[in-house]
Amino acid sequence: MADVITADSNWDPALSKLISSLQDVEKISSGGEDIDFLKGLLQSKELNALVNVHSKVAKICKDDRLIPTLSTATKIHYEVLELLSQRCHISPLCKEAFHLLKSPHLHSLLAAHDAIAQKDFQPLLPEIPVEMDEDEETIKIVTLVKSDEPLVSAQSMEPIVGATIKTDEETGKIIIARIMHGGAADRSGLIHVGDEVMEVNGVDVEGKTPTDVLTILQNSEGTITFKLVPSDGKSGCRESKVRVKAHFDYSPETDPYIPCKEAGLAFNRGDVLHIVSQDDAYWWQARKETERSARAGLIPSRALQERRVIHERTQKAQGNDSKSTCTSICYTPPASPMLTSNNSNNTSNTNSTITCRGPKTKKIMYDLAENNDFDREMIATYEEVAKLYPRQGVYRPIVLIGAPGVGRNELKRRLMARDPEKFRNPVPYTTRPIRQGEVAGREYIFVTREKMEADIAAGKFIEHGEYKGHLYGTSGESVKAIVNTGSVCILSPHYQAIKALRTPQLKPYIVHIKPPSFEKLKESRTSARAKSTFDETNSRGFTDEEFEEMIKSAEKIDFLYGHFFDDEILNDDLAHSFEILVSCVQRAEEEPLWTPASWVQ
Ligand SMILES: Nc1ncnc2c1ncn2[C@@H]1O[C@H](COP(=O)(O)OP(=O)(O)OP(=O)(O)O)[C@@H](O)[C@H]1O
Repeated sequence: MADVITADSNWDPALSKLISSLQDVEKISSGGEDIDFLKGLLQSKELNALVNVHSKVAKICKDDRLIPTLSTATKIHYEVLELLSQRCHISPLCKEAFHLLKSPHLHSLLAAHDAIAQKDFQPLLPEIPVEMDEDEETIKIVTLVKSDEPLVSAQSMEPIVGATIKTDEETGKIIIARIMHGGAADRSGLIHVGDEVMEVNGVDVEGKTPTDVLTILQNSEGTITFKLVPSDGKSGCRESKVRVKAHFDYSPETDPYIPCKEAGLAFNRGDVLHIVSQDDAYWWQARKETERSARAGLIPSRALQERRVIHERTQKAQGNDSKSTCTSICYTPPASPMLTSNNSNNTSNTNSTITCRGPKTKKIMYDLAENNDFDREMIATYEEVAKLYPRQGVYRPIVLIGAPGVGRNELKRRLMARDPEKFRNPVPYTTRPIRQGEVAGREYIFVTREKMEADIAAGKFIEHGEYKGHLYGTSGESVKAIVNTGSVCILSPHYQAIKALRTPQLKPYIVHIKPPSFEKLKESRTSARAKSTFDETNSRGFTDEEFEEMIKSAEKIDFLYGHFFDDEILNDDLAHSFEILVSCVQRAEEEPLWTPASWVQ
């Protein structure tokens, strides 16, 4: 048989050699079951095919030409695009190169290149079926290299091998409780949740506690060998592709509930997290999107975070203001919607009338009902996100949100003045009669009260209000109409309009215009002789109380809606704020950005 094999040029030479040696062994020993088994295995076509594949891969890997020179092609792509965008008007070649490089196909190709270069792939191979004697207990011997990460506390072996252990309540045995994605245990692929630990570095752990095991681990050097009994239903835990945007700050250091602080992942509101495992109902495993090669850490699941916030609010409502553990909420909403949500007659929040003062176009009293859906959103946890790629000629509406008087309309006016063809404001609707000199569809779209009321009831308006007996409002259709003509729709609605605007149809890019400190606010507005929008006649400057009100409003907006903002601009120096706004608009036009997953088809 060996001769037949070696004559076959496809047969791996190393395998042929092994078979020959086996035949030599057979000559001097009496053979037996083991030798027959080995012979069968080494002569199987499947093993030969596998060894061939391995040799080819190993050979290719040695080829220097195939090693990626960089793994950040997408970043460089953006930098080149940015450089080219500033030169498009100078050279037609630059313009052509810019449009070629802007193609989403090229971007996807480079993103795929980077993923491969960063080895961001985990092939999921099906379990190899193993025929096993049911009565026979299989034991795994797994050797891991001990990590050099310093131990922060003596509570867990997680930093040493990337896994946590616990005592099984029923059997009293030490079992693997959790495997951290990207840690040594995970990378080995040989240790699974539920595996029973029999020995660590040759020491029998029966009857020992997790702390005893930890001591053994701490005292060992170099490598650590586990003797394990595999769990029955090995968790073939698949890495999920889910990305979420965190809507709150989290620090495992200050979280008393986390099972292992060292295994936790700290993050800030707005961070995009890759959820790699949701196997545990309370503790998910995640990695920051910006730190793709780091090991995963524990974060509270959505359910756990919601419970925690409800618990904290209940404590507060009962006057037992326990120290906040991990959220950094500084603004206290008037009432907890979660605690009052069963009370459907609770009208205290509804029909709040926001009076807008100032010049003609602003004389609208928005009569927005605080939406129940938003009440649910008040417990801000995670929002599933996906990257939205820019489409040539289809621009996302730019929405400027901010405290009354902060400067949203001023920035909007400047943008429209800079390129009136490109930036357009939707024409509002009204039920008031048309005046002399006005053209229907230019100043306003004039409709009957019945029609407008029906459309408001049907949710067609982003915002609406009543002033001197007439209805005014902006419809979602008008925004879409501008987007469809290839212009950039620019809006500066009341902040409560965010809910109506943030839809998969409109896909707005929301910028929070924030006031600077009181001193800077007063100084900049006074030196520019800014006119107060709190004054009906718009004929005086802002008062100190109005500046204070502006700052308070901004804090409230940030607390309620901060997680929905794509950008924020501190409106101190007007010229500088305008420059930042222009770069925000450019970003929304050109970069793939994280948006709610439902916006990406
Ligand atoms: N950074 C700034 N420095 C100086 N003055 C400013 C600045 N930003 C805005 N202003 C001035 O402040 C006044 C109010 O601005 P604007 O009308 O844009 O406010 P607004 O946010 O639209 O307010 P409202 O929502 O009440 O209509 C205007 O006179 C504007 O020119």
